[in-house]
Amino acid sequence: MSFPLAPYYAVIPSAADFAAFAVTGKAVVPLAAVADIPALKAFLKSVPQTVDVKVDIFATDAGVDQAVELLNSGVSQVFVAPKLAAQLVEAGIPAARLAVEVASAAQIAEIPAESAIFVNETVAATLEPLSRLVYVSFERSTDVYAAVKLGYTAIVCHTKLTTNAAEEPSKVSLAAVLLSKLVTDRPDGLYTTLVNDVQGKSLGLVYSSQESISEAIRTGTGVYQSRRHGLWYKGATSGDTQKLITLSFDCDGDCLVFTVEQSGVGFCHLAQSTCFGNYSGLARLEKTLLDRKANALPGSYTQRLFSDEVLLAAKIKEEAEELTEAVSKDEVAWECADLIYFALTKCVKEGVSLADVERNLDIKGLKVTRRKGDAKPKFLPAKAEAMAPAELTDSRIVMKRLDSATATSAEVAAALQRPVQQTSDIMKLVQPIIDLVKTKGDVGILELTEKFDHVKLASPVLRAPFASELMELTPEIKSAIDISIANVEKFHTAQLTETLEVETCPGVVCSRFARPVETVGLYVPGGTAVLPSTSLMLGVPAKVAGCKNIILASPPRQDGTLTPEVVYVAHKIGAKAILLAGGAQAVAAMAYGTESVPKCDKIMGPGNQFVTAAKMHVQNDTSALCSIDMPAGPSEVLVICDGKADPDFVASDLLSQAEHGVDSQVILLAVDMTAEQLEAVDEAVHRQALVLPRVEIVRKCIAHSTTLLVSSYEAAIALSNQYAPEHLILQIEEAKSWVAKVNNAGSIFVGAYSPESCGDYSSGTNHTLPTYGYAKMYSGVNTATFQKFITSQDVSPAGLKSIGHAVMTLAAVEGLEGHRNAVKVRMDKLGLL
Ligand SMILES: NC(=O)c1ccc[n+]([C@@H]2O[C@H](COP(=O)([O-])OP(=O)(O)OC[C@H]3O[C@@H](n4cnc5c(N)ncnc54)[C@H](O)[C@@H]3O)[C@@H](O)[C@H]2O)c1
Ligand SMILES: N[C@H](CO)Cc1c[nH]c[nH+]1
Ligand SMILES: [Zn+2]
Repeated sequence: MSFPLAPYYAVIPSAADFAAFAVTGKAVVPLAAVADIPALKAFLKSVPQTVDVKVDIFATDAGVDQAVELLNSGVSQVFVAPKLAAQLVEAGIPAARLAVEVASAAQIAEIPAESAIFVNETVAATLEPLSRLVYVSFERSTDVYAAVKLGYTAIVCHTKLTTNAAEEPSKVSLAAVLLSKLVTDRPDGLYTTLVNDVQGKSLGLVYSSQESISEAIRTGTGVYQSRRHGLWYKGATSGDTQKLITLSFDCDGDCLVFTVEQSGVGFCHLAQSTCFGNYSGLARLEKTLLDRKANALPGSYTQRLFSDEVLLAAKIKEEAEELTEAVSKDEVAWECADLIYFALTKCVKEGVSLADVERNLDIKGLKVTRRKGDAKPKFLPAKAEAMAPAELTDSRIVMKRLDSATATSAEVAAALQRPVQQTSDIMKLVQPIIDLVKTKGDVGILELTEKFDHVKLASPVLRAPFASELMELTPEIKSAIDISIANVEKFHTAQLTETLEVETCPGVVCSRFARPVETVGLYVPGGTAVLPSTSLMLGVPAKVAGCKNIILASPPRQDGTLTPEVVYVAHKIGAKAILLAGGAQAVAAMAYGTESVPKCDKIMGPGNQFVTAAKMHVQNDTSALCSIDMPAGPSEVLVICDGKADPDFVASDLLSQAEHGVDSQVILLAVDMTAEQLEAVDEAVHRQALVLPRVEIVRKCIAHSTTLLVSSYEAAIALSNQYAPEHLILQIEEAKSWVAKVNNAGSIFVGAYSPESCGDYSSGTNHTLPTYGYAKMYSGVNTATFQKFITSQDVSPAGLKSIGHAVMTLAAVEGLEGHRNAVKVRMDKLGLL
């Protein structure tokens, strides 16, 4: 039960006055005491968060809007007249959030039972015992104690209250008010007292007397009654003092509750946080962080987080993203714990306590929603009705829209800007991972897999032949994979080139022929979704090219196994081994080799930013002697459609890439479309998105994606060439005729019946494609990705006669006599000089 008295602040008090009575945990402030609602909100910010503020708007002209605004600003209750109370209840505001001021006992019958009643002491004297909360304001009398004893909550002007009855005997004593509610059946007359911290965790059990309670209230600290040593000022000898926050008691008044802020080691004399053991969970984390903030060694990780804003911000974003992408119960719990660690580090850094956070949660929990259409019109001003469509739009999954005819070029460029990839920050995170794999090999990989994928493996590698039980599939899935492999194989086999032979001049024959890269490492992503299709998109061309050693890498599942589809594809393409690891550690293992992972000459495959950063790193490290296919990051699509396109088809293509990840981007270029046609696409996007299992990912991706209105097909193609999308979909009339104009794109999907999904799986083209605008200079994965080309020349005496003089002349120009001589000795012997 809370303190049975609330101070009434008819004028805004000094901070000291306010702090003195904050132990009641309550405050009533008349709106008239401040200029207006903004001023009141500013005052609320200055109030300790442990104080429950109620606002009296009875004598003002505030109406429904103002009352709702107050209730949504952290105010727990508003004191109102019966008429406004009825309007508020009609508008859907919970009656329990109202204290209704009545002038006579007769009026009470009309007030909802959940609402509190607010009366003056004269009316209170006429009341029957009531089974509801009654506030009694005492203006004249000081007979507060008797009223409190009857079960009323006293509202007393703060100037009439005291925390020190000995010095101010004419005022109402907080200690006496509290004592009037307490009972004890102990022979020594002491009150059993529970000491809690602000999170409600029990620190210990002690005893109080009238004297110790008065002292605690007077000093604002933890003061108790020791049965052996008399008054006990907690911390007087140990230094572990307590700040008294609030006083309350249990349901029948025989247990007093002190809520305190404990400093130092803790409450217990055994040097632990509480008499029931040390803190755990969030409270323990907060204590550790506070300790680190005060004492951590320079250079320690937590200290770095406190001092490096960029690192802390990056970690919070990273963990938040990982939490959004977590799927299993274990993953969600793990990722949420990570996020809370970094979030609380931020709080501690800024001096925000867990209690502050909890108070804010409570404030949010106090938010009310007023009823919309079904409230009586007289209670619903126009402004409230206007809220409805806005709320609807907020929850709608809709792309931003921009008209290129009216937008500035900067606005168009901003719309086409991909979500920023913070490469330098990521590089900083990836470097230690690479170093660990280089120095600790297999052990390093296992450690990192445990850390990032939360799986403890005995060995990081599966070797061929792979056990059949690891690739058990339904006939339907097997057949789907077989069809896809066959088509991808057909298209990539067709890309094999014959040896090229050209006689450039008489007797000089030049040729060029392909040879496979001997050992290739194929990265198959497995973070937010396992993508077995990527294993075939990489594995089949590697097999077609004739690579001798094919190594696949993919993060293991929670049970330590790999998805059977990936193992099946590995088996079909003749992979030598599968590395059960993901992220930068998998790339490092394949680039440098470990005891069980063969060193690869080239690493292919898409992945998240850690994978991409690691690929960029190893290709620049000459000691790795390892190349990569291309930077392939978050998937993206650009769709060009016109008024004839089917809105459902257009929406489905946008969503199929939006579901890949929150960092994916989808762009729609709408050629000369009407507002109705655009709305049909928006409606289809929203409708289709809502039923997708990955709707939350889609929602975030669509939030940074745009529909751009353009006036012509030429303009659309020009913008697309500038954007250089990974996937370009043409849902326009005569789609085929526009392909010739496309200069930059990873892969093109022509016409209404070529959804991007076909290229992702089964048509035969490769789905590992350049993203982020790299389609301007890179090709997608193809057979040549797994080959290098060797040239040769065969020069006969006749050929030497043809080009010998030219070679000698150019060698002389470069001052390279040795070069000139290699031709001269031969021409001499042939008698050609
Ligand atoms: N461009 C293409 O052709 C193409 C094709 C398929 C997929 N993709 C893209 O590939 C990406 C796949 O990403 P993903 O995350 O799902 O899988 P992923 O396999 O690329 O990454 C998962 C791995 O990242 C590592 N990791 C996770 N958090 C980490 C951290 N905090 N620090 C260090 N390492 C960490 C873990 O080891 C984990 O195994 C998506 O963005 C998708 O759009 C692109
Ligand atoms: N669209 C992705 C690459 O751009 C590939 C993929 C795999 N599975 C589904 N889609
Ligand atoms: Zn896809």
